[in-house]
Amino acid sequence: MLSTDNLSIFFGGLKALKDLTIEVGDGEVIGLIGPNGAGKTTAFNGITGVYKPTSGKVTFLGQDITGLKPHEITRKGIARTFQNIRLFKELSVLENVLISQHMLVKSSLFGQTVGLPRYRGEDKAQYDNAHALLEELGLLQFRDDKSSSLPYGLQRKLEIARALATKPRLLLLDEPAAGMNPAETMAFIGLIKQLQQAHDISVLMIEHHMQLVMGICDKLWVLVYGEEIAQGTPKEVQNNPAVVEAYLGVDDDGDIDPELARVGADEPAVAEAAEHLGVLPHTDASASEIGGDK
Ligand SMILES: Nc1ncnc2c1ncn2[C@@H]1O[C@H](COP(=O)(O)OP(=O)(O)OP(=O)(O)O)[C@@H](O)[C@H]1O
Repeated sequence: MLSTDNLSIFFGGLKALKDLTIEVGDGEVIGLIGPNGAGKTTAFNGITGVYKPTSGKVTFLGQDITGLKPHEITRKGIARTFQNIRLFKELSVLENVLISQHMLVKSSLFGQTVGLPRYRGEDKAQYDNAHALLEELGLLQFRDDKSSSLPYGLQRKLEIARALATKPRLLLLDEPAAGMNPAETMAFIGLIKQLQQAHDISVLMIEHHMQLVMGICDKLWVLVYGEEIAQGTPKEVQNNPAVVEAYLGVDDDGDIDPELARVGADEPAVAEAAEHLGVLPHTDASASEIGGDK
């Protein structure tokens, strides 16, 4: 469905993303992981047209979409959420979803202005669809509330509802579970799986919650300093020494703690990195015990 071919994005001398080659298949949930500053959001920005790639190619449903503008890419069927929630804060929950859908309306401006039957029909369909999405995400009871009044976790769900409102084939989620506790994270895994099946979409997600990516992703790509260091199933990645090494000194939010990073590959640090990945290093039994199985 989506592939990037040696996608690179440089900011002056900073090589934020180097030769990223990934693939997202039909119906797959793929994770992009790595410490902060690894280039994950830059990859999303390259795929969705926010940044023009320095080199490389992005192909979606067989079409070269490299360098297209963000709204053109949305129309092709790629929707995304942002790390820093971007809702219309002053508008209601329902209005936020309606605005996203609006770009799909095919009526002319003239038709909308004078209320021709075709537009009125689309209007009703949009309203019904927005309702259905809010219901699916457990937000219907908040439909008339100002979006900024929702708790953080619900604002994240509203962002997903907005993305789904554009009827995507591929959904890009940038740290969707940020700030969630383990119980919320588990519930969120169920929600993503449900949405993936109900909407027949593929998902590419950036996430620091290892419990989440290990529990839901078919495949992971691991980036460090803009470069891929590993790829494979969650189990393969968990047991990859280069990945465990890369996670030395990385805390639960993906930040590098210089104190931890400084100690290098001694035993406590390896254990800590392994715990972060949800696995005890180099013991085959541990991966499945601690959530390595999907
Ligand atoms: N617009 C920009 N201009 C200059 N440098 C940038 C820009 N956007 C990102 N960078 C730099 O590119 C590198 C990769 O950043 P990016 O945000 O993609 O990392 P990330 O893996 O998404 O990290 P995080 O988990 O913190 O979001 C960082 O060094 C960042 O400072």
